[in-house]
Amino acid sequence: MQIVIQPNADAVAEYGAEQFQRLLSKKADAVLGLATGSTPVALYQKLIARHQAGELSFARATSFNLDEYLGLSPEHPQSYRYFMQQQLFGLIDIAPERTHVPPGDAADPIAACHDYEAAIEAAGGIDLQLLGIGRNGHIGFNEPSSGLRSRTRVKTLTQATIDDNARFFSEGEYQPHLSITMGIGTILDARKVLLLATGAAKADAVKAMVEGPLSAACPASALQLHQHAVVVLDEAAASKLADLEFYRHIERENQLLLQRLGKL
Ligand SMILES: N[C@@H]1[C@@H](O)[C@H](O)[C@@H](COP(=O)(O)O)O[C@@H]1O
Repeated sequence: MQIVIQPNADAVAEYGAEQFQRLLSKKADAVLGLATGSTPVALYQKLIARHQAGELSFARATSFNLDEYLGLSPEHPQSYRYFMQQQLFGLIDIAPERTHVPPGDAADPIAACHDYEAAIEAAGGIDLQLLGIGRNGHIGFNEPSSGLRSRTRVKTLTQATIDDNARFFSEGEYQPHLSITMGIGTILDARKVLLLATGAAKADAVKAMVEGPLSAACPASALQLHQHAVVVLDEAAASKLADLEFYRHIERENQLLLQRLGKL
């Protein structure tokens, strides 16, 4: 796990945007794994700005989103498909038919999960998977107790996640308790994983992910098994890490090595 600590949330987004730009400049037809929630919004804004400045094109890229609420149609304003449309897809040059979000309105959600896995495989697998983290350590909608090798499936949301996400729904509005989410095994299959966390509310989850045991109690701890997992934190999200200075030291050494090899 590579731990990158940035001074603030804007620098976290900038670091993340740079990872996407580097990938797309090397591989224009890359397969991007995308995420929702409030954390990736700043990164998406930076990608949109780079696209508008003519520096970045998604014309040949394909995308797969992590998850979707079960029971919401793609047009529903609280659906993750709608969110992606508003926050990114509608503002860049990605081909709509190559953007994938699990279908929240599938007549047969179980079959839809199998189809989603098959579509990822048919696209050649995910090159770079973006992740946020829930306060209870969830990634996608893989709540605590999720199987560490799980695949895309229907998951029941915990009350904590429902409460955390209630801010996006208006009072009295139907809020789904079920989701379709890529599994932890699906996420671990991505060639590179980029998890962003900002703010003090994420500090406990970040500590459990980085320094806690590998455990289904903290689904994000599964990233300890990944060969190319990069965790980008602002100071607040990193504040409870015991070995903070060691992670900073490693990152400085990494930068020096890359500089020496001319790879920066
Ligand atoms: N399914 C999403 C996750 O993918 C996201 O990481 C999490 C944290 O969201 P936020 O970035 O808003 O804190 O919320 C939701 O539950």
